[in-house]
Amino acid sequence: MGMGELGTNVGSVLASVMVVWAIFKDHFPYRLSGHIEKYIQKLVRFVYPYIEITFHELAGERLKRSEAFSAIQNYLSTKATSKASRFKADVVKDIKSLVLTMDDHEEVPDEFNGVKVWWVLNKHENKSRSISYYPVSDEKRSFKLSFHKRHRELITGPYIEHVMSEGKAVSTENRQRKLYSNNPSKNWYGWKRTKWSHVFFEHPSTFDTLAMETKKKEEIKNDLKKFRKGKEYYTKIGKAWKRGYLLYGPPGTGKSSMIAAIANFLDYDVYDLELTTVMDNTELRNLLIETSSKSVIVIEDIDCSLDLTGQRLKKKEKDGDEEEKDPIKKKEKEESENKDSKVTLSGLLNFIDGLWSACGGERIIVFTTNHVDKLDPALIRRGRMDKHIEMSYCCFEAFRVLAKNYLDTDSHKLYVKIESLLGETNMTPADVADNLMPKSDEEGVETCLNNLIEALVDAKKEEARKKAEEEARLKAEREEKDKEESAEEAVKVDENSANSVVKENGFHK
Ligand SMILES: Nc1ncnc2c1ncn2[C@@H]1O[C@H](COP(=O)(O)OP(=O)(O)OP(=O)(O)O)[C@@H](O)[C@H]1O
Ligand SMILES: [Mg+2]
Repeated sequence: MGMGELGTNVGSVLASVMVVWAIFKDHFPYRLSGHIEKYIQKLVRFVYPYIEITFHELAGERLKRSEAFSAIQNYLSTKATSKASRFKADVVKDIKSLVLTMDDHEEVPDEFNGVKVWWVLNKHENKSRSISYYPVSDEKRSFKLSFHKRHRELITGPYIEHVMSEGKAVSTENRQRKLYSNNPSKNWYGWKRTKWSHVFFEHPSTFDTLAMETKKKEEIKNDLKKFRKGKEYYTKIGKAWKRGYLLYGPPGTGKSSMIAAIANFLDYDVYDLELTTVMDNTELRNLLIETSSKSVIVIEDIDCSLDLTGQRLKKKEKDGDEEEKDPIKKKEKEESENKDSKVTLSGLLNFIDGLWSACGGERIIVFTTNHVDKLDPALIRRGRMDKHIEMSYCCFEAFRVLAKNYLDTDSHKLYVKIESLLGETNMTPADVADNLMPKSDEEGVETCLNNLIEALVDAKKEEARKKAEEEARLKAEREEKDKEESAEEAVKVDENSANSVVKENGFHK
């Protein structure tokens, strides 16, 4: 007999006893009835010595899915397979693995240090339909855990801890990683509320496919490994468990590829935060609070997405006057201003410093930019962005990685020439990769390498031409300036001599 049946039988007997007692209670003298009540309660505890704990699926003010519920569900999915008889199947990770979860009201027994416990998944209709901004299903689900009261301490302490940690481990194993982005969505009642939407994250970039110096790659990988294992360390030093990376370099040098490689290496989710669509600091905070731990939070092109320089303010001041007079233009202007993001640098800095992100931890924050020199020093000082990584033009070592990926070759007689050309020319890994790619099925390794050499030679010529052009322009500017200066000089000389004539004249008068 399972706990469920036992519970139901004993429960109905006890319910009858209580009903009978309630009817006859008033016929007993007060003191006697007090005694009898005490004995009945003792009897209840004796006949039904079980404790029940309920874990609801939705918890908290916002009725967010409770982490405990998910962990229990995952934990039981491993137990249910062997012990329960009715399952529900969920397919995760491209049908390769099947996760079985217990069916509603199915009872799953479990054992811990020789102590038996019973789990049941209960479902109730949600009768009180409250109005909420958050989607609430009409069903409330909860797990009920029953065990003998003798084992209260063992079960409420070590056993629950065991269930939570096992459950979380299962979920990371089975989890299909996600790429979240904050798309502004207008819902039916016209309120704009950005929230995260996600697709499955399946970017193929890894540290193996990433073209950069091996030494630099290893350094980053070691840094990430240290971070992943750093829970105790971060607790010890009293800092939120997070790490900031600043990736900078020209377009096409692999900043986005590096982010994907980091996420793949750590097996984390990615949150791609588009700051320009975030209305204000409050919304930023809400978005960030909703990110889960074990994630990479990415803000690309930070210099473009945040008004760090005050440029926008100046622009508004400049074209303000004429628009003020025209009511239609004024309204349009107000509307566009409302659309502007009001996220401030200090709002972002607060977040980075962990005021709002202290919940949970284990987050990597990555900023990317093409112009590191344009960033506010407050944003990139050490401690905020722990590691600055420069992604630069393709070096020979990086080329070798690309050649291995694209052409499956480790060496070739043309490598020597390519090495010297790469030393003299700046070409991004994106361009090198593009030139290496066979244009048709007939193109073999040698043709592809020759294509690259041709492109490098062209790039070198182009660079030389631009350099000559720039030099000529500077020379012309210098000459122009010299001319102006000597003209000014001539005017001054004229004026001086004129003055002295006046003085002389005056003196003579
Ligand atoms: N270091 C690299 N290693 C491997 N592939 C690279 C590298 N850099 C660029 N690529 C290739 O070039 C393409 C563009 O690179 P990516 O998007 O990572 O550049 P980015 O630095 O993020 O550029 P942007 O500044 O324009 O966002 C990638 O799809 C990738 O195939
Ligand atoms: Mg990019």
